[in-house]
Amino acid sequence: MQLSKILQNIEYTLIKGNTETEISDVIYDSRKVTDGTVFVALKGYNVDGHKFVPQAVKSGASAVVISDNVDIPEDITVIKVDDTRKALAYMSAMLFGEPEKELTTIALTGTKGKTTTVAMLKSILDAEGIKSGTIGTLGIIIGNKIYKTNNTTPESYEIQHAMRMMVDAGCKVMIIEASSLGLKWHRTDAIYFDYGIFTNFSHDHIGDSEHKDLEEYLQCKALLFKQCKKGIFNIDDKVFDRITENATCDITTYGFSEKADIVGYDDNLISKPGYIGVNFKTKGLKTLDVNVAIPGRFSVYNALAAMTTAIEMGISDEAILKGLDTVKVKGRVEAVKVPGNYTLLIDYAHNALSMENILETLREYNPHRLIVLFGAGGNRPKVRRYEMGETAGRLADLSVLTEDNSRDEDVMDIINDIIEGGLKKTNGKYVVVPKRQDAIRYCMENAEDGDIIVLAGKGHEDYLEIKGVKYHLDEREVIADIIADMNK
Ligand SMILES: CC(=O)N[C@H]1[C@@H](OP(=O)(O)OP(=O)(O)OC[C@H]2O[C@@H](n3ccc(=O)[nH]c3=O)[C@H](O)[C@@H]2O)O[C@H](CO)[C@@H](O)[C@@H]1O[C@H](C)C(=O)N[C@@H](C)C(=O)N[C@H](CCC(=O)O)C(=O)O
Ligand SMILES: Nc1ncnc2c1ncn2[C@@H]1O[C@H](COP(=O)(O)OP(=O)(O)OP(=O)(O)O)[C@@H](O)[C@H]1O
Repeated sequence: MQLSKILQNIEYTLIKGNTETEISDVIYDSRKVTDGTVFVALKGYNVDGHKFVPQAVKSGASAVVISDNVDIPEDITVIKVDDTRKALAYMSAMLFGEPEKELTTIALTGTKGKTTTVAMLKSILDAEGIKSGTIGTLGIIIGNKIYKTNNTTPESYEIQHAMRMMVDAGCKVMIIEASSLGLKWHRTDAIYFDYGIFTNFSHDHIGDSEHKDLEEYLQCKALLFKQCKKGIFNIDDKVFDRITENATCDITTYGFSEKADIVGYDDNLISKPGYIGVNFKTKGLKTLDVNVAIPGRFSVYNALAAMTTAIEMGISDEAILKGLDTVKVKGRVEAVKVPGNYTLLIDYAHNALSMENILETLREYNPHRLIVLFGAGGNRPKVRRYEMGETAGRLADLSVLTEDNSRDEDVMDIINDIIEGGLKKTNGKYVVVPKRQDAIRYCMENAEDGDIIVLAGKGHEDYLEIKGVKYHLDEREVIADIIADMNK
């Protein structure tokens, strides 16, 4: 594509060369530059990409985009812009043929619930027969393919590339988790979203490489609502007034407040073998009785966010109900079908805080026994395993101690640390079954009616890392094998 076309939607100064040059790709890492590409110099946390302009030129870049003056003696095209991150977003959009124009685009922001709400929306769209692609903490997901990313909200180039792949795969909708840092660093620029969703706001992401304070964190989240046509907001959140104060989008609200456009009420926990979730009713713009297959009262909020968006999109009630009733997020309180009268869940909780969250959430369901299977990673601070032991001992009826990614450590040493440094501080019962497959079998063979069993730590991962080798281990497959054995 011609450089002039790639630069079409940005303001720039041509320092030298000409923009009628043919460009093969847009690159923002000098190590990936090849002949005929344009290199965009980004200022990072560690280094300033402008430093790598000479290397990019040496590797064959025929043009560079900069925001600071750089001495470039070679005969190449040099473009100057105010902000190279913004420029990268608009250039990538052109390079990939403005895929936004061929998709309905939805972005979610908020401290908690983004990944879950994305899964709910996708499940609703699936039920309506509308193919969608997603971008977020779980990676870029298009059909059955998952492409891993470094960030929840990847760099603009990756986003635009993913959107083109979605269009090529027949997707009609793109849903993205827009982290505050993604918004701040212009990763989602060049997209004017059809829908922007606000879930909630709490203290998080403050630090040297993140936000300087809570106010900046809030203002970055608010950026989304100057960048979308319709905003869907949680009216119950304490920052609702602030997050909407400079919004330029239409506003639709959800929540338990009577003032919401879609009001949730009468919420109840549902627990039956193999299904654990919430039920609630809605009134206002839509009257429905909804079951959601994800536990925790906060699931009502996530479901309200997803369904309000779906309603705005004109999705049928049937698809909304079916999508929420069947939603699963791989590895996050994911219920796996088992023959007995108990509930088996796979969850990614691999530190004390997430273990506490999930065990407290599940305790509200009054299980016969709450059982947690877990281990702890090797070559990691020991305090983590002590804390996990203590949390499980305090909150579960039984801990089944086993291996996790033990890395270079001996599994039994890690388990002993969990017991001596944590579990023994509580009255919690425990058993030790070092091999993870055997531990899962132990849980299933000893399950009693009404138990809730959580396999914690692996979540969506499908391997165990031991002494530098990643061994394949997908807990869903292990469970299927155990069921097959039990049926013999
Ligand atoms: C702190 C931070 O946000 N860093 C992000 C940033 O990397 P960086 O600033 O460290 O980059 P750098 O190493 O200084 O390099 C600057 C530039 O020079 C280039 N370079 C570098 C070396 C070289 O030889 N040649 C070269 O051209 C680099 O490609 C880059 O363009 O730009 C990278 C590419 O976009 C990101 O992957 C990276 O995210 C890191 C992994 C990260 O941890 N980010 C966190 C803070 C983050 O963004 N989190 C949010 C929120 C998550 C949540 O909600 O939970 C997220 O969206 O993920
Ligand atoms: N609406 C909500 N309110 C409060 N807590 C929530 C809500 N939704 C989910 N959670 C809790 O937060 C955890 C993370 O949820 P989820 O992955 O959906 O959030 P996220 O915004 O994508 O966060 P992260 O970027 O940290 O993954 C869940 O396991 C649950 O314990």
